[in-house]
Amino acid sequence: MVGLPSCFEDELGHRTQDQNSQSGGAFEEIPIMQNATSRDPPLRHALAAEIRDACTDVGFFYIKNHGIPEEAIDVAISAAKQFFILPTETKMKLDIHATPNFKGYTALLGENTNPENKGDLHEGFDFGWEPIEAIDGSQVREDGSMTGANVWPGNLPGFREDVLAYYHAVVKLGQSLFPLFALALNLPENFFDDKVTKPAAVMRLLYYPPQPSRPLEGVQGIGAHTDYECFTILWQDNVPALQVMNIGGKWIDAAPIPGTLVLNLGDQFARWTNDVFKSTTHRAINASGRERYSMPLFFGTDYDVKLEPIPGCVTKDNPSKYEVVTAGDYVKSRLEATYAHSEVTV
Ligand SMILES: O=C(O)CCC(=O)C(=O)O
Ligand SMILES: [Fe+2]
Repeated sequence: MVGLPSCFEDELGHRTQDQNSQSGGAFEEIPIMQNATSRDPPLRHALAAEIRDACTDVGFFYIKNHGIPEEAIDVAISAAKQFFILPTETKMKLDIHATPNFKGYTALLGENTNPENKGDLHEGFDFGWEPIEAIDGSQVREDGSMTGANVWPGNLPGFREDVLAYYHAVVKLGQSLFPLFALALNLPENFFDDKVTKPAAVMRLLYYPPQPSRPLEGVQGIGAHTDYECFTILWQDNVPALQVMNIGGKWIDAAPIPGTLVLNLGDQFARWTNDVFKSTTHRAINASGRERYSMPLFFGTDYDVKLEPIPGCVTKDNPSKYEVVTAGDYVKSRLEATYAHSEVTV
């Protein structure tokens, strides 16, 4: 598995130290941008092979040299901090339960990603694709069952532009990865081109307060779950909390590594590939005593695209596992379940 510390790989039990030794250092991370944009076929195939290993092993890896300017990250995260310190009643005017298709603010315990839990100990702010210049909200995109405009706080000048600048930079990075995922699956590079014509990309700002020293039962920063889309690109600050479940059912820390982003696969890719690509269970528990911030961006195919298994991924030994549904219906049903436990409050 590529991009995780070799000790992480050992614990995950998929590859030996020897197999990994060509990386030379304690950490192996995938230098995405320089190779993702390279037209040099050997370089792209080498990168796709690394991605394939990571995706078929644990479905998690770190991205380095990702090309997102540090400044864009700093600006977005300081906007997030300004938002989360607003009074609760101000934030609740943007309650995610009251908007079409899950845009806006999630209060503490307002979502529950693991149905066995009682609620997640984080606050969130969710938004989807929107051009920076469309300031009057007139360009609500037709996304079938997932259509729904973003909502923005009225009293934070620059917030929308600051978080959208980061969003668009990461969307560009995400779009450059689809051809590499196709190559990693031995498909033509353009396989996903007609399936990702309008980015079905939702981003979240997340704030995790320190969990109490005696945590409430069934309450974690974010409960054990898999993501719903093809893949997620996550920025996390330097507060450790994210954990990934290995094949033995053991939780392994995905420690913050400065300058990197974490990429994990989600259920849409598991469905496309009939589980050849792994959508791995993960969670976050902030036991650090400090506040934590993270920013995941979830990339799916266009919402009207059917999640049909790629033919080469269905074999006699690996028969088709999933019912075919559209990406939009799948994501919507998962979001409905996640937010169903809490009441509509406005
Ligand atoms: O904050 C994190 O590290 C993980 C967030 C996450 O898993 C999610 O929002 O799906
Ligand atoms: Fe997640």
